[in-house]
Amino acid sequence: MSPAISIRGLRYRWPRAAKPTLAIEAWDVAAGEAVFLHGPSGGGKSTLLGLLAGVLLPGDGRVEVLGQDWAALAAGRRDAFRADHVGYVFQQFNLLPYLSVLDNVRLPCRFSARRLERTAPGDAEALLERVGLLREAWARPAAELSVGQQQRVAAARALIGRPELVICDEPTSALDAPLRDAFLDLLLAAVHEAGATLVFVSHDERLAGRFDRRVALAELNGGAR
Ligand SMILES: Nc1ncnc2c1ncn2[C@@H]1O[C@H](COP(=O)(O)OP(=O)(O)OP(=O)(O)O)[C@@H](O)[C@H]1O
Repeated sequence: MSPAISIRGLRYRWPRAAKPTLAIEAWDVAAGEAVFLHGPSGGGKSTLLGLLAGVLLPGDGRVEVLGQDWAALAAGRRDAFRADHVGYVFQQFNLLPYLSVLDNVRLPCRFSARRLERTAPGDAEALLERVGLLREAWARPAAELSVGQQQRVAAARALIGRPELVICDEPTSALDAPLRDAFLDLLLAAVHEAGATLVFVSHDERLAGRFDRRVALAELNGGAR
């Protein structure tokens, strides 16, 4: 089976940066694999996630997701491919504050016919139950939720319509240990059930044992030092 992620000869340099932030010769992630990615602050983890999600394009080299080279798509097609195939949990969750919890979870289906097709009635509710968000909160605007609750909504939103790739950027950093462990249980089970590939960035190396593979960005990022 072809890998879910394939990187070759990647160079990425932010404007005005003296040297490339990322220089990765080769990295593959198999379909269905759950990868824990860690590294020091400022090392380029979020930059790499931006490249994996096709939000950033490499200066050199190739980043392919599900066999698709992001750079080969025009901007509009890139947005559509991302909406169809990539679920993303941002560091700050990026929920729409005035929309209800349920509408936030359903949001990707508004931007992706594919994710809508892959969603049955009741899926948003089932995901919220799965991530442990109490039913009383479902009709409330996202702005009224606690950080832990927002995180659960963000995870349900990333998973709706079963995207093949799920990317999480430090989603547990604001949580205490019991909530963090419970969240990880739910996320890993849901991703596994959907057969999705997961790239999970965290500083917290205690979580690494829960994943199929642990990767230090510095090991990949040979050319940038
Ligand atoms: N929008 C941007 N414009 C210019 N430089 C940027 C931008 N975003 C990140 N950088 C630079 O890229 C480098 C890597 O940053 P990045 O956010 O990818 O690291 P990180 O490993 O995710 O850090 P953290 O763990 O603190 O979130 C840093 O030197 C940072 O200053």
